[in-house]
Amino acid sequence: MIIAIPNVLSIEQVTEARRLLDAADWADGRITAGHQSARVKENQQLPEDSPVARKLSENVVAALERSPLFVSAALPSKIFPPLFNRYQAGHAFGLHVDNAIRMVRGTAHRVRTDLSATLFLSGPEEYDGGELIVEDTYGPQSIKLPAGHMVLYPASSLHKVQAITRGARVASFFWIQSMVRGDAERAMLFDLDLAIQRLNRDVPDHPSTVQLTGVYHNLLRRWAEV
Ligand SMILES: O=C(O)CCC(=O)C(=O)O
Ligand SMILES: [Fe+2]
Repeated sequence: MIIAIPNVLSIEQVTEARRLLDAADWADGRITAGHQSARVKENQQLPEDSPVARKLSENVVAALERSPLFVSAALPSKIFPPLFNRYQAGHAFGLHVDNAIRMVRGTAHRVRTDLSATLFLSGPEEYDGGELIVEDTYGPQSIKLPAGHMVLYPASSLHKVQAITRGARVASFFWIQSMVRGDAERAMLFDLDLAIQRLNRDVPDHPSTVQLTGVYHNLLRRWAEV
């Protein structure tokens, strides 16, 4: 399941993040790449221990925790501290798959990457190219969202970022370990949650709501690892 989460950050939060990021010291993006992806990765990244990365990373996690759509779609158990990347003209990231397990730098914590996320911090008008292409069962999906919006996609998918031909694309990217490991089970829970919310809104106090809510929780109880 590929899902867009709009307005994770407000315009003001994006502007403040961009002010800090545009003045930051960027490094070669290969610092966090595995062997396979290092060969196709051409971008820049903020070092994970840079003060700007740490502060912005905390802001992104706080924003995610306030987003009901993110929580419902991802059912997060652990969030890898968000990283920041920048692609300028000529940069691209070829087809790759993300590592299944990531160590959180400076800790003994491991995150299993069930979901990958890109939070766009540049508006589509600021650059040409730079689409995130995710290979899905329905074929390749091309994703380019407004600044402050985020896409969640299964970390098991092959994906790439098209070459930038003008301007710069700045984003935050990270991974989520979900309480529900399987994409198919998570997608069904998300659908059921949305349907229950719609029923609640359109037909308040319908007796089926409590029954369906029971089914949601019983499936979650069956599938969740906590
Ligand atoms: O820049 C992006 O949108 C994706 C980055 C990515 O795929 C990665 O760092 O593994
Ligand atoms: Fe990736």
